[in-house]
Parts: sequence; structure tokens; C-alpha cells
Amino acid sequence: MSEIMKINGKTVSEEKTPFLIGVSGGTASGKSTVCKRIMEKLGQVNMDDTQRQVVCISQDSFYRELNSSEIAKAEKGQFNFDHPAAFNEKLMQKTLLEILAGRKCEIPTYDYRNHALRPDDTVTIYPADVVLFEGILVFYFPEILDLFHMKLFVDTDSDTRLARRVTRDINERGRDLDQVLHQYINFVKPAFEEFCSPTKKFADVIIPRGADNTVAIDLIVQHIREFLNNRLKSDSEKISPHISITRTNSNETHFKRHH
Ligand SMILES: Nc1ncnc2c1ncn2[C@@H]1O[C@H](COP(=O)(O)OP(=O)(O)O)[C@@H](O)[C@H]1O
Ligand SMILES: O=c1ccn([C@@H]2O[C@H](COP(=O)(O)O)[C@@H](O)[C@H]2O)c(=O)[nH]1
Repeated sequence: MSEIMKINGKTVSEEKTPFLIGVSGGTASGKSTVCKRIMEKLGQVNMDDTQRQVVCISQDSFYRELNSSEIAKAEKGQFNFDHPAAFNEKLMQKTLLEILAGRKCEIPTYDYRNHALRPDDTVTIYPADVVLFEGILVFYFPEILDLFHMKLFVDTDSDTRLARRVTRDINERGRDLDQVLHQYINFVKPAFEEFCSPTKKFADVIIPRGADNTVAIDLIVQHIREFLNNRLKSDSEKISPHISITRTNSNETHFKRHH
């Protein structure tokens, strides 16, 4: 018999509810890189999307649409993308609730060069056992904070973050140096101090030095493996035809979910 539980007033089957992990931290702290390392260590990278047990979603997919005057500001580095009001909180919450209810959903990808969502370029998020949700303000909104089963904060020195951000924004996001520095000094840094940094207190695990901290990442991976093994055990006890297991060596277990 599957347990029935309530998530924000909605009834869902606990059996299907993924383990939702929030990953926060300042810009360029290494949130995506930490998530990538976790996925790699769990053997979840080179596989078909429908087979994944662990998926990663970025909060950037939930930036709200800008009007033309906001886009003009953004192009000059004068729009505050680090303020909570830059996000579509309701859509973020609705999507996470769909995910927690074990439903497939579509999320848009974000185009940093044009400061806009790509509505025609959505990613399908198939039901998974573990979902990583990463972004600068994933712990800011109380109703979203409540949804996480585990909260990680990537704590990287701010000079290191600025250095990485300058390189990344120029090389990958089509910005020039003046624009990056103007935006950083006027919006990114003050908003980090006002909105992101205070949410560190909600974290269960703080990861100093981000992806360089292999000890912390290994501990988190171990915790996720235990969750997956327990779920697998209870699934196989019910002789589920939907999951197959392959053990490749003593440390790695590959799970396949058949939809
Ligand atoms: N430990 C690290 N050492 C060197 N470069 C890193 C490290 N972690 C991240 N980076 C680089 O810094 C930039 C930002 O990292 P990313 O993981 O995208 O941060 P975030 O998701 O927090 O914005 C990327 O270009 C990435 O390759
Ligand atoms: O159009 C945009 C949207 C966002 N940003 C900046 O991105 C970071 C958040 O992404 P990280 O990967 O966590 O760095 C945020 O600080 C915004 O300032 C942007 O510049 N333009």
C-alpha cells in the first residue's frame, strides 16, 4: 500500500514523490558544477532523459518575462536579475508541486544573451527519484523552501565568484567587461547580501569551496545513494516491473526506470 501525504494541501502518493534537493549559493559559486559532479558520481549523465533517476533543474528557467523597457535596461546591465521580483514565483512553485506529485512537466530554457525564456525550447522533466533544483534564490521564497527534503548551500569566496563571473559572462553570455562590473556592483553584490546570503541559515549542508570540496560532495552522494537503494528495495519488494538494476562494480549501481 502506498502512503498518502499532503504537499501544500495537495494529496500525493509518497511512493512517487522524488527526494527534492535545493542547491543555493551566490552567482558563480559552483552550484551547477556541484550538481553536475553529483550526477556524474551517481552515473546519471550519459543516459536517455526518460531513464534518469536523478535530474537537475535551474531556477533560471523561472525568470519572468520582461517588457521592452526592462529588456532595454537589461542590455545595458541595468536590470536587477538578482532581486526576488525578477522570478515567477508562482510558476516555480506550481512546477515543483507537479514534480513532487510525480508528474512529467515541461520547463523552458533561458537565453542569457537575450534575457528571455525560450518558450519553443522546453525541456521535458520525466518523473525521477531525486530532483536537484539550483539557483541563487531557491531558499528565498518560504513556500518553496518548505518543499525541499534537503538543502545545500555552496559557499565560495566572493572574489573567486566575481573572477569566474567576469570570465563566464564575457565568454558565454555575450557581455562586455564594463557591463558585467556595473551589474555586479549595482545589483548582484547588494542583492546577494540582502536576499541570498541570509538564506544560508536554512541549509542542512554548507559546501565551502564548491566543486573542489570532494569530501562534502562524496558525503552528499552517499546520502542520495542510500535513499535510492532504500527506494529500490521497497520497489523490488513489490516486484515492480518498472525498474531494473545493474551493479557495475562495488560502488556503482545503475538504475533504469521503464516508463
Ligand atoms: N571548482 C571550480 N574551479 C574552477 N572553476 C570552476 C569551479 N567551479 C565552477 N567553476 C567555473 O565557474 C563558473 C561558474 O560555475 P557554475 O557551476 O556555473 O556556478 P553557478 O551555477 O553557481 O553560477 C563556470 O565557468 C565554471 O566552469
Ligand atoms: O538575463 C539574465 C539573467 C540572469 N543573469 C544573472 O545570472 C545570475 C544567476 O545565475 P548563476 O548561474 O547563479 O550565476 C544572477 O546573478 C543574474 O545576475 C543575468 O546576468 N542576465
